[in-house]
Amino acid sequence: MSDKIPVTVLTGYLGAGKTTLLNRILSEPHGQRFAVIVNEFGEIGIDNDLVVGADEEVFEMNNGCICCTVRGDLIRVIDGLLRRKGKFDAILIETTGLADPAPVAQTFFVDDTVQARTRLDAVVTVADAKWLSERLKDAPEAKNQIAFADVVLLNKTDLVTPDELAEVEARIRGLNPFARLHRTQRCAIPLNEVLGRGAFDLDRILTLEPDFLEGEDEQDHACGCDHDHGHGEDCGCGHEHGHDKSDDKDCGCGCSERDEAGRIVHRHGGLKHVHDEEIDSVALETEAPLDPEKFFPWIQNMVAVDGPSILRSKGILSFKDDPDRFVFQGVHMILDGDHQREWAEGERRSSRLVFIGRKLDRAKIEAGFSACIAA
Ligand SMILES: Nc1nc2c(ncn2[C@@H]2O[C@H](COP(=O)(O)OP(=O)(O)OP(=O)(O)O)[C@@H](O)[C@H]2O)c(=O)[nH]1
Repeated sequence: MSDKIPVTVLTGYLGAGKTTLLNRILSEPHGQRFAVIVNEFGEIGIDNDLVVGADEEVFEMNNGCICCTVRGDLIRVIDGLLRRKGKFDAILIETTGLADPAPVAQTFFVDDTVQARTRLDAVVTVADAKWLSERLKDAPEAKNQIAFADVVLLNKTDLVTPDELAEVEARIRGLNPFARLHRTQRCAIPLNEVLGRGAFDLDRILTLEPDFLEGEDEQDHACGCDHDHGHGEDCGCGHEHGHDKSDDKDCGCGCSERDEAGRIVHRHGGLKHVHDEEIDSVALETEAPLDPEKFFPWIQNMVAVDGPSILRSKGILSFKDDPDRFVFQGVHMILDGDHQREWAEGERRSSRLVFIGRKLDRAKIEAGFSACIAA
């Protein structure tokens, strides 16, 4: 048991502060070497570029939710890591904000190789004090992330009043009375509260998910194919892979049952979970430098008007006559941004921006972004 590699799963809804926590962990003088796996929603990876730490290797898994379609990829990435034993002491996995942690955790119990060599130390959920109560009303993932947590960081306490904080804390306690709960700003927390906890409690999870230890029935896919569906793989089974919902609301894992709200019910290895299939992403990229005088008014106006439906926006921007990369962050209508570092010699200078939300008007967003290109 003791020589198994500990794995910490960082989860939490879109924009709650997972990357902030990950960077805090990597920046502390902990003397440990981590392998970091980042899974993102949206077809271009941004988080990979926002993770600090020169010593860590970051494995990026884009466009597909780690809890279903790219779970096979997760096993492959971990398998690959295990073959290079000695290079790291622990694994950190940052899931997308839309992931259900149950199937991710299940990976560490039902895959033989992974189970023999790793141990799930804890599921750490970052909760956004400002937006969690809203999301608990309309996002099943947000609820599951809280219910499944061993440790909860109730983050962004600076954005709410003491009464609001007490209320959201009570909601969390109602969903999960067992997790250790910490109130944080910018995920400031001693590392020993999130790492090396040995907190994952299989018995508790089995009361929540009685079928947790059932393996994936690979023949269970509606299309009848018998393999994991990685993004972009054309297996010839005739349906969409990954969460590209351009012409199909099906996430591609083959599950087709729907709940009363019309959401697809996923059944993987005995686990049942739903995703909000209405959530989509729009990714933008250009090598032409942007004009900050155009970009900031455009984005501010857009989130002011469409903020409720834009759950998350983020990007790395190249402004005209600016030697620095600019990191832009948005959660609903709350925007944040800063210069990150100079563009390196020979580095491809491009602006990449992603919007995640409901009913996004792709054409309008693309046109607005194009109009921000500097003359
Ligand atoms: N006001 C405030 N902002 C915070 C706090 N913690 C994080 N943020 C900001 O919230 C935004 C989102 O933080 P991230 O750490 O990128 O969130 P995330 O959960 O990784 O986001 P996704 O991966 O897109 O789901 C960033 O602009 C952070 O700077 C906090 O305690 N207070």
